[in-house]
Amino acid sequence: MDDTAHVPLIADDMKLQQATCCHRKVTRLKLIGICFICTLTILFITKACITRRWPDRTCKFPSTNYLVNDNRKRRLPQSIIIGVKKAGTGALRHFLDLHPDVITASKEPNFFSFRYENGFDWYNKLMPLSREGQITVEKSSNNFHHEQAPGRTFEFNSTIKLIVVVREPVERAISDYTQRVINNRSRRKFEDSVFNFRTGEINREYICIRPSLYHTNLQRWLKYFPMSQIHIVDGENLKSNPYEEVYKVEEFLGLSHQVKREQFVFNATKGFFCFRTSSMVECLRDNKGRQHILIDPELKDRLKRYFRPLNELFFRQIGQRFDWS
Ligand SMILES: Nc1ncnc2c1ncn2[C@@H]1O[C@H](COP(=O)(O)OS(=O)(=O)O)[C@@H](OP(=O)(O)O)[C@H]1O
Repeated sequence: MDDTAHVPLIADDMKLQQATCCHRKVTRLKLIGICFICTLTILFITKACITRRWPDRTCKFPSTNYLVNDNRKRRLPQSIIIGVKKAGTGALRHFLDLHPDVITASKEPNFFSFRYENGFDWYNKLMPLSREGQITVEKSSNNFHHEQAPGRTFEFNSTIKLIVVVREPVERAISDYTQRVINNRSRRKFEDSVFNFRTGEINREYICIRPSLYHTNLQRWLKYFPMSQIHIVDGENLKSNPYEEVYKVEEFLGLSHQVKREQFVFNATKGFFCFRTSSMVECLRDNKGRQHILIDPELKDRLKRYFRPLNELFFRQIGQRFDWS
């Protein structure tokens, strides 16, 4: 037999083997890739479930109702944290969520203030899925100082429970201003906006001042709602003793006391309390508790003097005092 006849055959064989080997390598790489993507997806879903941010906090631990179809539905709120912006409304919302009979909306609708035209269907879609008997709470911190919000809220539900978090009004205003500067929403300096340049008086309509006029703003709500339907939260105490303030809100909402003192964990690095869910300790994002922009101390003093009598009016109005000296 002629040996040379085998040469192309062997060469073909080797090519075939190389191709098969190459094909196997590609298949293996594809498999590794798919496994990698699957693992990442599983990790993402698990983390999202644990942090209860997706989907609609369907995985609320430790209750057994992590299945969507357990007769839960979106319900309009029975209680609203109506403000005050930058006084601790975000912290309170998260803390209330620790209660098994409370579920809070993760997005801030500001429906009765700025989004009323969107209609109730839109509003309802922002509400979380809740079990029967669970109280839906949403926070809309622009409602408090909005002209039409009280009347609209009353029309929606005249027995709704309203929660207002307050804090020393000048610090609140500076916190508001700091946030506006960081979000590029303030072109003018605080010092230039806080006074009416014609009269030299404090500019009560300045967006960073208006929410701090607690007495005037609350007066508008009191035209519709009795004080018994409005609960005032001490924002300073919420920072230093969150358990105490949450306890009072539980009472106001007619809930049993289920949030435990041990669920609040002080984080020395942040300088704030974080909170323990059944699976982990969560803290508020870094946009809370930022360093404030420095304001001229003389101007600050003048503002504090301006607010002193207004604070007194507010204390009389609510029948409660805070140490804002
Ligand atoms: N536990 C905890 N963690 C972080 N931050 C806390 C907490 N408790 C209260 N605060 C105070 O909340 C202030 C922000 O208020 P709001 O959540 O109402 O702000 S916002 O209107 O929703 O933007 C924020 O104000 P600034 O310190 O001025 O940023 C905080 O002081």
